[in-house]
Amino acid sequence: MLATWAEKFRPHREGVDLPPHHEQCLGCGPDNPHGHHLQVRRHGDGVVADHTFDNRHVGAPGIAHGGAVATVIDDLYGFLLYLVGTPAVTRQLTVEYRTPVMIGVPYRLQAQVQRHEGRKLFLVASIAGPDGSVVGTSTAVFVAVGIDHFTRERQ
Ligand SMILES: CCCCCCCCCCCCCC(=O)SCCNC(=O)CCNC(=O)[C@H](O)C(C)(C)COP(=O)(O)OP(=O)(O)OC[C@H]1O[C@@H](n2cnc3c(N)ncnc32)[C@H](O)[C@@H]1OP(=O)(O)O
Repeated sequence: MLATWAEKFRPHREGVDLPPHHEQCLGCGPDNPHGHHLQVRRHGDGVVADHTFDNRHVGAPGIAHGGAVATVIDDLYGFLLYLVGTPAVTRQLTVEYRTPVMIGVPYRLQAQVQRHEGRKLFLVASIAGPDGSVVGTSTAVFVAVGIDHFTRERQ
């Protein structure tokens, strides 16, 4: 798995689907039956995904659960790491829900790196509806880690 993960950091072409973090990833893993199956491509210096929430992710009737929206945005940020070239993990995630994200409506999500500061990556994202109106925005701080972060034993 570690070898596979390292291969994901090769240069990626514009517009081509980026590889999932791993097969069971809640955000993008194709084999996770509860997952969002997010498909993400590079777009310039950032990443973009077209995504439709379904009834597995409902909060209030007809509206996507805010936690589901945050999950997808967090996972989208995880694809920027392929472009940056380092593994990193979420230290802080904020989401501003401007208007409800509806079930069954196709949204476009975009994310990019705002700046680096030592091990810290300051990231921004937005989610827009079919008419282009922004329904949510997000910021995050990811902290670069060694690959041992994922293999170390913890209690
Ligand atoms: C096998 C391989 C598989 C791989 C699969 C990968 C899948 C990935 C998929 C992605 C899926 C989606 C993603 C996910 O789901 S990632 C999963 C969710 N996230 C986590 O589990 C992370 C848990 N946290 C940690 O492990 C540690 O806290 C980390 C490692 C992050 C840092 O602990 P560490 O002890 O190392 O460092 P530090 O505490 O000294 O802090 C470091 C620096 O950061 C600064 N700082 C802290 N907070 C803030 C803040 N709010 N604003 C601004 N700055 C802040 C702090 O001042 C310091 O700065 P400086 O003093 O150095 O200048």
